[in-house]
Amino acid sequence: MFPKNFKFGFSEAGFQFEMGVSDIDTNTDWYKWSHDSENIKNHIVSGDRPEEGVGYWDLYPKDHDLAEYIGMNAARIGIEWSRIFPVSTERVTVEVIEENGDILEIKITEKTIKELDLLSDKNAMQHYTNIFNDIKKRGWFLVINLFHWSLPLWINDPSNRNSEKDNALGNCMNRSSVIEFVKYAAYISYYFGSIADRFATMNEPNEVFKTCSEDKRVESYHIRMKWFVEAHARSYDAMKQFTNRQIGVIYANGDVQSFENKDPKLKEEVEYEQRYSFFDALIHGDVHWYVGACRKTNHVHGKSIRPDLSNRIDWIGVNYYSRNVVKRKEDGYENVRGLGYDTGWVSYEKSLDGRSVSETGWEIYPEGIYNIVMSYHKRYELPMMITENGMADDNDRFRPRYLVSHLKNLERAINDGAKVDGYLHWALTDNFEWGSGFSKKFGLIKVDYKTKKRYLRPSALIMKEITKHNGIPEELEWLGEDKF
Ligand SMILES: C[C@H]1O[C@@H](Oc2ccc([N+](=O)[O-])cc2)[C@H](O)[C@@H](O)[C@H]1O
Repeated sequence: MFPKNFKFGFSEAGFQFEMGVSDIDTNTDWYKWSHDSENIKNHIVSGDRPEEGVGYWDLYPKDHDLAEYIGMNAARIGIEWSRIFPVSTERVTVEVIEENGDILEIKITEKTIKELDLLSDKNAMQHYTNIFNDIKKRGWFLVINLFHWSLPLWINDPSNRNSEKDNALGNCMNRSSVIEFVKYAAYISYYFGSIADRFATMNEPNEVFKTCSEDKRVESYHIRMKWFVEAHARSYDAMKQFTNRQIGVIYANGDVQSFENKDPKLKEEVEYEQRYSFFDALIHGDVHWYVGACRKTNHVHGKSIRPDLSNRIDWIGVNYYSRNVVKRKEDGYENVRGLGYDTGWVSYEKSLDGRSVSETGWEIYPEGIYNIVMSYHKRYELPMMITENGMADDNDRFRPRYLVSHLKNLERAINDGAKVDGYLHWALTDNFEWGSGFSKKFGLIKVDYKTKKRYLRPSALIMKEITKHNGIPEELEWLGEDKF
């Protein structure tokens, strides 16, 4: 059984779900990126058109009805920055306090909000209000997320990018986008500060700064990470002026393991790089990673050197899909091909370890959700929510077992002390899976993209049983017992 008041729900991102019926938003880098003929020719994107998507913008009442039928009572909704501010906010001036290239403070006042008001799209604000009201009228828990990869074109125009060097996500932060992001975050918290139950400033910044480094050197990784750390910390401060809700970050996680568990030191190093470096900065002000990166210091690991960053996380959103198995190479480390996230995108073939693999080529590894949640708990003891977990599986061949086995492992972590108060599945319906377009089907609910009709997959009914029992009913336990 899960604790009383445990929340079951779904996660959603604006760009992946909203378009499909009306109100096409052509104003993002991802819209342009996904239509770019060179990208399509070079198979960087699928050629599928997000404007032919599932149409949550119009069909949200229907989707909420279906989620309610499944027994869900929580939702994480991503707001599209480009819809709120289709034009640049740069003309709204704010005071920025800086030292040695670090942004220590961005002053947002009521006057700033008034000036932003003149630039925001009131129809979009009203439309998001309608979506949130529909969620709240059902008595659900609402998590609002501000950044899920897509950016307004006035912040990032992909035509200015060198796609040979940088062919995945184009949305890196820099000094000026940090400042604009903080204005947007403050504005959202001003208007939605009491309707939301919890805020996240960003989804998986680590997937962004991982892919957008100009080179793969650790210095470059850290310099990119610094902008996201500052974007969050400065937004946190600005938002707290207008809301008393918890503010956190949603992070991408792999359960890090060294190949055949032979190199525990490497596991520790990679966990630090991939997970703790970001959170240590925002929880303890520990920017140990600056050494050799942005500047040289004689910093001692564990000692706060940036108090302006510490205590800026109230909760952690955990996205979990698979593991990362690593081994050393001459200059650093690499993923072991055939395991975890790196099986080579072979749908339904077995991983090197004999485990099943999803349609995105991600090995199914349910123990990982336990390991990740416990690792966060032991290091930070903060509240957590599972903000993404699920698999691409059009025929629902493995999803019922995936659901039960991951939830069993989550239940075990909660029994061992982890403070996780909700599970938000990715995804309620099929959607636009970035470069892969519509080909990867993550939905508990299948969508016919032509008619926009929704069809329950069997795993939606498994989920209904689980929510009804607030845990895995005895009759379904067997689904979690197999090794995948
Ligand atoms: C399916 C969802 O995936 C999320 O993104 C990722 C990307 C990469 C990894 N990984 O560790 O390799 C995990 C999750 C994303 O947040 C969401 O939008 C979906 O696309």
